[in-house]
Amino acid sequence: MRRELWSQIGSLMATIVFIYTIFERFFPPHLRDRLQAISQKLTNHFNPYVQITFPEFSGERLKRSEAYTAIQTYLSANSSQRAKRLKAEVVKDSQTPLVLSMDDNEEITDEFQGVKVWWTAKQITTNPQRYNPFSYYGPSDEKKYYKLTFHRTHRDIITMSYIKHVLEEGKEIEMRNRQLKLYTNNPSSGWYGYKQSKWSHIVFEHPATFETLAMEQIKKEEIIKDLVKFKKGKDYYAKIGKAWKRGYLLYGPPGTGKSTMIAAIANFMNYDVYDVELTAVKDNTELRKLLIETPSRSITVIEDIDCSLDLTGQRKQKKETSADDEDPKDPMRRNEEESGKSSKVTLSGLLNFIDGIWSACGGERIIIFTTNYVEKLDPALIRRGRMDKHIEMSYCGYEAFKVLAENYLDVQSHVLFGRVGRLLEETNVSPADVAENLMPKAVDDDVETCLKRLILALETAKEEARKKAEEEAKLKEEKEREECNLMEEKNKEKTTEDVKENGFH
Ligand SMILES: Nc1ncnc2c1ncn2[C@@H]1O[C@H](COP(=O)(O)OP(=O)(O)OP(=O)(O)O)[C@@H](O)[C@H]1O
Ligand SMILES: [Mg+2]
Repeated sequence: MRRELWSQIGSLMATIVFIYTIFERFFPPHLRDRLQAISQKLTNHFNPYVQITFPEFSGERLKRSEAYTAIQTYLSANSSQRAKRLKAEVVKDSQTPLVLSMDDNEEITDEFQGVKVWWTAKQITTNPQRYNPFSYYGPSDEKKYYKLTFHRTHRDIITMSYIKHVLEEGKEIEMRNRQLKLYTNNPSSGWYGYKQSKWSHIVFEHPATFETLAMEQIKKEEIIKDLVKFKKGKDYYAKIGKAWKRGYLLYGPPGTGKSTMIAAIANFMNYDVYDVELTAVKDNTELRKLLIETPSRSITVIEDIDCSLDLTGQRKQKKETSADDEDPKDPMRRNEEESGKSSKVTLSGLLNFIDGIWSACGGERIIIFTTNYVEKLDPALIRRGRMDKHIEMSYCGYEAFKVLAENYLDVQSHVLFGRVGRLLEETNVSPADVAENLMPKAVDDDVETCLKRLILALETAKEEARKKAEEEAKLKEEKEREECNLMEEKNKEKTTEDVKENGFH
């Protein structure tokens, strides 16, 4: 009530000032200034309320003020149930097509640490008669702003904590509501010129979540905990003097869910994904330039790092020249030869990408490498600190199968589960293969049909694995026998030569 009274007194003062401006020319200048100062002092002395305005566009800049947007989001989320007059707007890149916010001249209250504040959405039309088609503020030079009112005794708490809280909360809600994007790097030939950029993107709509991810519960929870700790770790990282970033190495055979895990992490963290195609990056400088353009709260991904490039770097090249015995089956070497190796990104370039400028630009970043051959990677690339957490994605176990059965068939238990569990213990099958067999293939495929199909597939895989092991054992045996025969023949030849040389048996 008191605040309303004050607002009426404010209006009265404004009227007096208005009348005064009409008659001011009748006052001598020195009297005019004094009158103005006295009226201002009187208002300040009696009105205990402070007001702060947040304009939609500040200064000459044509960009919408970030603070205004954050306040709008904060107020929409916190007040749309309380405000009586609401405004519906279509917001670009948002998950919800219509966003409700308080209408112009509507007022709502908010409370922070027991302190009450008032927010009003205001709109003023500076030049209603003249329509200006070139105005950036819309027709008739409309200017919008939010007005925050509070009692002057709470000045410190409002200016030091509350406004910060509103802006942070507003940005957080914006992040949560926006659509995620999946970026990929453009070849450097298209980086410059009109409307060109280093990254192209599409809306990221992968439905994978940690709930649908098939892996042991305990492992899943550990990863979730790690991510949550990272997200809340701003102060901790600052305290220990470490850049706010975390590297994850996902390794395991094909089809075990490495790419699916990346999607689940992106959805969980609400981060955009920057998928780096290393073969399209010419050299280390280009790699650095790409990194500089990735924002904080993003995941930078390099998939199949063992196949992408010659990441053995100079170290291995030196080894090659020193006639080090290289494995011809080394996937890194094979892929490099196959791809014609157009990129000159080196191991040291990649290490810099992760540790050098990487650390310096912004915070809250995740980098993920995936590989099928962890043992082939240079230890420097995956040492802790660079790749902080190594996550093994393994063949499908019983727990993972149960997640898939629930995802694909909506069942939590079945008489055939026991048999599936035993077969999974005896054979190595990827979750991708299990998922494929669980998926109904016809409209009338029921749970039993799908489980039986999986059992058949597991038995076939087990039988194939047994035959393969037998064949391998046979080959090994034959090889050993051949070696044995060879040794015997050599020994015989040696004895015959000895007899010839020494002339006795
Ligand atoms: N752990 C898992 N949980 C849920 N679905 C999975 C899992 N692993 C595999 N899948 C299913 O199998 C498909 C292939 O998995 P994904 O692409 O994640 O494997 P990957 O490990 O990245 O394989 P690659 O090494 O060949 O890239 C996915 O689309 C998903 O449907
Ligand atoms: Mg993959």
